[in-house]
Amino acid sequence: MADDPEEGMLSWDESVFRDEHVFEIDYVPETFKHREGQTQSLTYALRPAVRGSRPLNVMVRGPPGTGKTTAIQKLFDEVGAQTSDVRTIRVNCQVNATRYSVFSRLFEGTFDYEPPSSGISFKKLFGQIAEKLVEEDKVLVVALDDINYLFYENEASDTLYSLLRAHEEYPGAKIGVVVVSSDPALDVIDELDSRVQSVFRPEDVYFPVYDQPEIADILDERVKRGFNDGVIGRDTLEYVADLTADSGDLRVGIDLLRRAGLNAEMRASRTVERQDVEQAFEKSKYINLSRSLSGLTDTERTLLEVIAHHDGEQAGDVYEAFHEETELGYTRYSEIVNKLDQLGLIDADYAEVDGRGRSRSLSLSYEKDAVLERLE
Ligand SMILES: Nc1ncnc2c1ncn2[C@@H]1O[C@H](COP(=O)(O)OP(=O)(O)OP(=O)(O)O)[C@@H](O)[C@H]1O
Repeated sequence: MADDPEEGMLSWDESVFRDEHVFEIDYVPETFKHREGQTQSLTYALRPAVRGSRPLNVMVRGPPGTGKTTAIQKLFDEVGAQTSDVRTIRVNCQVNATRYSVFSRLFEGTFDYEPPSSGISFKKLFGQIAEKLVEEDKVLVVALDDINYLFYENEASDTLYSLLRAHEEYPGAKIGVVVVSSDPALDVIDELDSRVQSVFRPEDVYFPVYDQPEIADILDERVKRGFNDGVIGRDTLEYVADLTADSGDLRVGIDLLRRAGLNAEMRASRTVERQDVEQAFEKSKYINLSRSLSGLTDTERTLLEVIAHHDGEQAGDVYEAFHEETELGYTRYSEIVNKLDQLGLIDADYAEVDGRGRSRSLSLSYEKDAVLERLE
């Protein structure tokens, strides 16, 4: 069959993938390498909860895509397997960015149904969660994942304050908090009100970026589970790891593998080659941008679009264009500028302006077309 031109070609009902699901964002990996120290620290902090006492609070920090969420998911699964006396709830603060919304999520995690949509007061919401906890004599462990989003909305101190002082209002309520921040520029403790600082002394667990060999090792495992044998060679995998190591975000590597696989299939090839990876990288490198954009409100998206069309201009001039579209005032505008800056979507740098003193100029952190394309 050596001279069969069809040999090596993928037919329409074949796939390079053994299990495409392992490249999806909600996939929890079976093995979790290179995070032994962090996993141990987290386990140690939660151990008292398994014995029925209040656990140690923890602050988890590290750049995006370094395994923080996965570590917590795995830990919560393990706690769940050991005892039913601990209730673990992970709140995604990118989605639940206010105290009320965080507690709605806690209500849902407690009762298995959503709180009434007609709206009940925060006090009632909180009361029902805490009373149920005391009644069942359970320990509650709350993970506030991506807590940086609560800071951007100025809701972090109130939320933590309520959780940390719950036992004063509801004697017997045992709550531990794991806060997770993926914003390296945010000093969590420093940014909290002093009333919270005085009761929040968490254990610190840091997740550094993975280096190239670690990335290659972790991705190799995904490749084995996700692709059929021999689909991707070692050199190509090393290349994926090189590209991933530039940002250090493992999500880029996982997305690259999936897209490169799809590119290979598009060529009807049985193997993933360097060209498939190169082509995939044009999209995968923006995965963090897409994630940040998905959490923005309509108004925030509008401002980003306005900035894209006025890239590099002074804040005052950008405001005029923004105001024309939304009729919103300067205070709200400034708040959104700060949030976009904190999210790393724009750079808002102070610069001397002739005769006008210091003013901020606003510019996009990503290429204009990449941003506009994803805002559509
Ligand atoms: N050690 C590891 N082994 C296997 N997969 C991993 C490992 N670390 C991270 N991942 C994978 O990388 C992706 C990103 O991980 P995760 O969501 O845990 O990162 P994160 O630090 O919480 O990111 P962010 O701060 O952006 O929320 C996930 O798909 C996860 O399965």
